[in-house]
Amino acid sequence: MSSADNRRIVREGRRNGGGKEKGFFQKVHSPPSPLNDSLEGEIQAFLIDEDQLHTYDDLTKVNPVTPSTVLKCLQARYSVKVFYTHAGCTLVALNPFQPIPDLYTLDVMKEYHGAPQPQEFKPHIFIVAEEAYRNVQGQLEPVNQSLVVSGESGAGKTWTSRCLMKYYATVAASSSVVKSQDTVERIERRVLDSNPIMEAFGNACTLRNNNSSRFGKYIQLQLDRCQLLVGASVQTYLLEKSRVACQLANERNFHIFYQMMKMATDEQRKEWKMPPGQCFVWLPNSEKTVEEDCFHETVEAMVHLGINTERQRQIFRILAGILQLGNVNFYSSTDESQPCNLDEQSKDFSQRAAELLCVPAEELQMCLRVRMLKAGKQSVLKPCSQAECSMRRDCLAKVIYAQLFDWLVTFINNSICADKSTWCNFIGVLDVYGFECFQINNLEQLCINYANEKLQQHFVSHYLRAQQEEYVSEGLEWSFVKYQDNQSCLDLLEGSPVSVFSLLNEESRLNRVSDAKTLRVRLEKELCDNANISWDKFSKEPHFTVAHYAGKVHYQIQGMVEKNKVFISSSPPGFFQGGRQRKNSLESLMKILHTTTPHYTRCIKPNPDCKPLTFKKEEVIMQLEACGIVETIHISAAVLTCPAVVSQLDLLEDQRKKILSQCAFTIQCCWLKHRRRRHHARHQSATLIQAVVRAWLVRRCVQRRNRAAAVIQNTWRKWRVRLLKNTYRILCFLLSSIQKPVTVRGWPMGLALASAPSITMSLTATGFQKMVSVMASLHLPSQRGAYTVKPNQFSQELASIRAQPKGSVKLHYQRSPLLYADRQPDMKSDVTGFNAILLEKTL
Ligand SMILES: Nc1ncnc2c1ncn2[C@@H]1O[C@H](COP(=O)(O)OP(=O)(O)OP(=O)(O)O)[C@@H](O)[C@H]1O
Repeated sequence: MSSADNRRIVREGRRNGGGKEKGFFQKVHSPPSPLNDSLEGEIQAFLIDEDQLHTYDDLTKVNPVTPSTVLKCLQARYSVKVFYTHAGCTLVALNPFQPIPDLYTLDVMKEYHGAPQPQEFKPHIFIVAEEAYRNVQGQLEPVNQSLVVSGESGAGKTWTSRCLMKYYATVAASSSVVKSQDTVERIERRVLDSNPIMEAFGNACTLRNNNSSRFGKYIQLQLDRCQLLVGASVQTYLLEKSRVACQLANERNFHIFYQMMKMATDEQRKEWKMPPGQCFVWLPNSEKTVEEDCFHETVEAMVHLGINTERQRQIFRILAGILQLGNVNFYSSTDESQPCNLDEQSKDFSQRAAELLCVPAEELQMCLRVRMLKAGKQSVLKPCSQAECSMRRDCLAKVIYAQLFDWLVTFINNSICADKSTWCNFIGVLDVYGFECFQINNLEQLCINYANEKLQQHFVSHYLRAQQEEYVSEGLEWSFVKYQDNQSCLDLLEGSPVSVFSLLNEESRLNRVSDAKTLRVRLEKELCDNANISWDKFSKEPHFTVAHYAGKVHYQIQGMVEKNKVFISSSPPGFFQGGRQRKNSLESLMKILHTTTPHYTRCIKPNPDCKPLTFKKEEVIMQLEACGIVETIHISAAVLTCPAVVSQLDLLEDQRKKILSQCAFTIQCCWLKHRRRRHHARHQSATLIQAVVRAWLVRRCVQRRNRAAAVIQNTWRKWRVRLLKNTYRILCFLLSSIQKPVTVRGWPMGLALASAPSITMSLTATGFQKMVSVMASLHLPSQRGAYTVKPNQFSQELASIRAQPKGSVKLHYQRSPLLYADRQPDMKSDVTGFNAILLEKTL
């Protein structure tokens, strides 16, 4: 593809809604964009080969890159039960909605973990896991890793996070090493045991997912010096506590309540003050049974984590107290100056609630029905209206539940967190719930979408922007791909001096019953300059509309201030809550993300009904557009195919010395850190490694650099010093091959290597084997139109040589017809001639 082609894609993007107002990421709920005329032919040509579409395991190989071609490939893969696909720096995970045998077994884990080049294997979540793990092993900055798993509800984030945790609990299991096996084994078990507890208390059955996480989490897996798992910690965000007191039709409360009800013994019911047959307003749809209603599993996990029987009793009593509270009703008093009344039943429920929550019954009733107004130093008691009483009851329940959840998280952390002195690096798994847009949206959606805006900003700045800037700094001719910067939307939500959240917080602090219309007027008055907010003049309900990166969302203002008050009042320090804390908590998450190497996995929900193996194109395209996957692919792909990059290899060569000296320092520091001897040899070799990697980087995407360096460095570290010389020679050879740019599509390095008639060098048998693996590791996974040499080809070709006596080994590369299949005729003499000189020089 030419640079004109690149630009064409940019233009297509713009025409389809690029630019600030209609960005790539903008449309979520609109059908796929109409195709550009000039590209339609190419698209058709690409799609005509239907049988081949499923073979695109990296979407950067798709040409042209458009929503429709990408979609078709994913669909084709899904139909042949292939669920993972690379998309440049992102892994796309399609939810199969059915268990896939043998996809996540221990053997598969071992296979990916043990492979010299896991990325050569079929795309899999284990590749992401392994890549992050090897980055830690390689100690390349930033050493700590973040695995960002995103997607809409039901897309498979929790599943993916669990897979990742299991992977690390297996491959980084500290129990595999000596020491007191019992203790260490417990760590992995405990880390995994945190899942059922968090899910019981934080997940619920929703219309979109029977086991929907109603909170976000960042799990930090702590690794020691030997990259073994020694502990973990969990940070949670945005628990949807409103669910405790209010569930949408056909949805349920948090699983734990149903688990309790279904499995309770008579004795427990007695303890929870629940006479047989008592129903609870806050437990709708309890006849619906889901897989997750597994009380024993939750209790078992609690035991493993050290929550003793007495603590468990206290927890369940609190939960029972919340349920009793939900049955309390209020009736307006005939005398307005008097608090609302409670009928006999409600009195009874509130009595039970008070006992279970260990508070005086009178006080509980008072605080629900009367509020205290402060006027200067004086305080006045004012009876609440019926609606206010109900609101206060709901708020109290939410606050209690949030505190309980928070307590559990702290307990879990105390149980699984390793002492700071025992771990030095971490791999974080971030599972946050995706962008939400319902018919009625309120504060919960605003917070979730705000968090998603922040994550999108991180993705944009970290990948889309950073990668392009790096291309430019490499001296590559690069026309910027337009992407939508969501800063103005973030300014609207959190900016200073005024923003949606600042106004909301101000309203919440006023000591009066909030009025939706007043807030609506203030928002309009103060924020009218920001193009991301708008109002439907004809709407009767007070609302505002925010143009998020993923689409427009209408937010209902009614009830928003009251909810925000709960956010504020239930904010223990450090928890993601109202006002400033909400911002700070997200900021701290962003800070972690910025200081780690990120890996992105985008989970896609192929149909809204969670049906196995059903692929609805409209659903998928909306999700692809919402996360800007096409732009990601485009940026990653363009650098592989843009001839401008290849032609600039000369330029790179001019810069080589400068690059070498820069790299030399870095890598030398790295070697010193590992307390190796023979700095000089290492320095030279390392310099060359860096140069090779650097050249590789230019042709491939920047993201591969870390992997390349890690692979080489690891291999290097394991080698005997004696082999350094040979490595050095090989790398000289590789480097030299890069020096001569070959201006055909594809890989000069691979080309030169493959076309070298023979090389003679001294190697031991093991040295030789290792050299093969390094050579193989320097190769790229095969790509469309590129010239690749697969590792197995190497080993096949070299198999005969292995038998030769130690000492002098002659490598003979056979010229497989396959390797020369797409070479231009005039290349042959060039390459051969070139290699002849090269060999002379090298050997
Ligand atoms: N790789 C997979 N293989 C088999 N089933 C899967 C896979 N990924 C997801 N599922 C199925 O899809 C369901 C929904 O997945 P999951 O709960 O992980 O979604 P989610 O994105 O975390 O949703 P939410 O945001 O609502 O928590 C799971 O319960 C599981 O049945």
